[in-house]
Amino acid sequence: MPVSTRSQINTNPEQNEPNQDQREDHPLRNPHHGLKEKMKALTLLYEQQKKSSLSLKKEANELKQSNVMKENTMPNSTVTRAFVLPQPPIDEEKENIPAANGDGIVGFSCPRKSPVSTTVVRKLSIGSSVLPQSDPRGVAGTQNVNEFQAISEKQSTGGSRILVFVRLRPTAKREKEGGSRSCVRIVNRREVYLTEFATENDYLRLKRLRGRHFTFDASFPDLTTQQEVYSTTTAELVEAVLQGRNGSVFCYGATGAGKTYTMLGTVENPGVMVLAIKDLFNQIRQRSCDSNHEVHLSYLEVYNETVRDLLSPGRPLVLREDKQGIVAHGLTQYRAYSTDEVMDLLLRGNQNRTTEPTHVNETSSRSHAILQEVSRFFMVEYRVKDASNNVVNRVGKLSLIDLAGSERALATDQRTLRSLEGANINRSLLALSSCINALVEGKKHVPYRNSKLTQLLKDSLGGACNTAYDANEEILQVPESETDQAKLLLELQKENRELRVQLARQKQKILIIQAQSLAANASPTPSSIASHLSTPLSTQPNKKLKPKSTFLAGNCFTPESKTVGELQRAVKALEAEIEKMRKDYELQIKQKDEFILELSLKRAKTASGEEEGMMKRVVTRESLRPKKKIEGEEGMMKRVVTRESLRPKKKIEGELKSSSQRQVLRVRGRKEDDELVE
Ligand SMILES: Nc1ncnc2c1ncn2[C@@H]1O[C@H](COP(=O)(O)OP(=O)(O)OP(=O)(O)O)[C@@H](O)[C@H]1O
Repeated sequence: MPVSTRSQINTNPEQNEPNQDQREDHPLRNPHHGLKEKMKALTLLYEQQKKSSLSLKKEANELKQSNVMKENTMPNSTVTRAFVLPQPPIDEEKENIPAANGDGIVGFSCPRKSPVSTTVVRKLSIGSSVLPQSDPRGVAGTQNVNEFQAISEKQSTGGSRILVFVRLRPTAKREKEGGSRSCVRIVNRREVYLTEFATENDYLRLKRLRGRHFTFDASFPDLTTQQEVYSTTTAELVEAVLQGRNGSVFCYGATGAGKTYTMLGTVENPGVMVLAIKDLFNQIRQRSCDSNHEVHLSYLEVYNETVRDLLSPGRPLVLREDKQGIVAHGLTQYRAYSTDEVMDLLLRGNQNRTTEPTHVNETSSRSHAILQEVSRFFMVEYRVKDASNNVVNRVGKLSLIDLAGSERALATDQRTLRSLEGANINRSLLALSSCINALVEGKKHVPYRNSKLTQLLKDSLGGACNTAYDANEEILQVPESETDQAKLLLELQKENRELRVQLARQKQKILIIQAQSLAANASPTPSSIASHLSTPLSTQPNKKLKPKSTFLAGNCFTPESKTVGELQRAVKALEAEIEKMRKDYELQIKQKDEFILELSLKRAKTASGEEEGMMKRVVTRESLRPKKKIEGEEGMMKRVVTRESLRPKKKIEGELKSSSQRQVLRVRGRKEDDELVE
C-alpha cells in the first residue's frame, strides 16, 4: 500500500527553485511537485514487502520447527546487528530513481517480522526555511543534527511542502532470539537500502539478493534520539502553526514499528507530540504581545469509520461542514494552559482508545494492536505585533495523527470484525493517498469525502494548511486604551486565580481544624494540636494571619496544662477568624468578577461598533493579493476567524463561574460571528 511520495524533478535546487518574484507570479504553483513519482516507487516497495513478509513468515515457522537457523544469504553475525546488512549485490536493482538523481522521497512500511521496523513520519512543511527562534536543534548540537538541519532547510527552500522521513527502531530482544534478520540499511542521511531475502525453498533465487534504494528527506538510525527526530521533522511545522497555518504530522508503519513511541514516547523519552506541545507553549508565551493566548485541544479516534471523542466518550460524532470547515459536531475542545495539563488530558484520552489483539500479534508479539486512526488537534490562537505595530491575530491548527498499524490493511485472512477493521483502515489509508495524489497533481477535485479521516484533515491538507499559501491571520487596529484594558483584565484574572487558591487553602484549614477538634475531644493532646495548627498558619504569607499564629503558639497551646475547653475555644476563635477571611476573599473575588465582566462587555461593545464600520480595519493577506482562485481548492472557502468568533460571547462569564466549566468549550453548531472572506 503506498504511503506517501514526493520527489523533486531536478537535482539542482538553484535551478529549480523559482525566485521570489516567480513565486509571487505563480501563486498556483503546485507545492507537492514530483510527489506522484515517488508514489510509484512506494507501491513497488509495498509489493516487495508483502512478498517478503510472506516468505519471512513461512521461514519463521520452519525455523520454529527445526529450531535451527539457516540462512542462505547472510552470515549469522549480521543477525544481531540491526544495521549490518550485506552490501548490495552487483545485480541490485536501483528501483528508486530519485536516489540516483540525488533527491526524492519514498515512504515505506516494513514487513511484519522485520527486525528493523520503520516508521514513516509525514509532515506538511512550510515553504521557507524559517526556524523557531529557540530551535531545539541548537540545543542538541550534534553533527548529525546539523546535517539534519541542512537537509530540512534544503527541502524547505526547495519548495517542498510535504516531507517524508523514515525511522528505524532497534531490534527487539524476541526478534534477535527468533533469528530475524535486518532488511534495512541506512546508506547515508537520506538514502536507505532495502534487501529482499530469498527463502531457502526459492531455488531459482537462492543465490540472488534483491535490493532497492529509497531516498527520504531524512532517515533516522535506531540510535536517533527523540529530540533529533522532533527537531528535524516537526519543529518547523510548529513554527508554521505559530504563523497561523495548519499542519499535520502522520505516523505510518506496521504494528510494533514504533509509531506510538515516536509520537507519544515515554516519560523518560518524550516523543514528537510532547515536544511539540512544549515548544508550542514556550513559543507562544515568548511571542504573544498581550499574554492573551489560547490553546485548545481535541482528541478523537476514527474507528471503523466512526468518529469518537476520546476526552468525553459517548455517542459517535457526526461530521458537519460549516464556516469553520468540516467539524465533528459536539467534539470537546479543552482549553489547555500548560504542557502538564495537556499530558493529563492525553493520558485520559488514551484510556478511552479502542484496542484489540490482532491475529498478527497474538502469534508473534502477543501485544495489543491499536486499530484506530487517532488524531489530536491543537488549535492555537494568539496575538503578535507586526513591523508596523499592528496587532495581528493568528490562528493555527496542528494535527498529530497516529495511524492504524498498516498490516491491518493487509489482514485479509481474518474474518468478521477484523475484516471490517482491515477494510476500513484500508479505506482511510487509500483515501489519504488519493487526496495527496490529487493535491500533487493540482486537481480541482480533491476526494476528501472518501473517508472520515480525510474529511477531518481537509483543512490540514488543503485550505490554510502548509501546502497552501494563506495563513489564518488578521490585522486588527486595536486602540491603545483597549490594550490597556486587556492588560488590566489579565492582571485581574490572575489576581482572582490567586485569591481562589488562597480561599481553597483556608477551607482546607477549616476542615483540618474541625478534624483536630474532634480528635481533641476524643483524646486531648494539646501540644500535637498546637503543632498541627501553628505550622501551616505561620507559613502563610498573608500578613493578617501572622499575629494569629503568634497568638496560637504563645498563648493557647504551648503550656501542656491547658484544658480541652480552652482548646475548643481557641479552635472556635480560629474558625471565626478564618470564616471572616473567607468572606473577605469572596467579596473581593465578587467585586473583581463584576469589574472584569464590565470590562469585557465594554470591549465587546467596542468590537461590535468596529464591525459596523466605525473603527475596525480587517486586512488579510488574501485581501492584499489580486483575487485569484486557488487551483485544486475550488469549492473551498477561505476562513478568516476573528478573535471574537473564536471566543464565544459568554465565555468570559462562563470562565469565571468555575475552573472546570472554564476549561470546557463544546463546539455546538456554527459560530455565527465567524467572518467569511471570499
Ligand atoms: N526508537 C525506539 N527506541 C526504543 N524502543 C522503541 C523504539 N521504537 C519502538 N520501540 C519499542 O518498540 C515497541 C513497539 O513500539 P510501538 O508501540 O510504538 O509500536 P506501534 O507502531 O505504535 O505499534 P501499534 O501499531 O501496535 O500501536 C515498544 O516497546 C517501544 O518501546
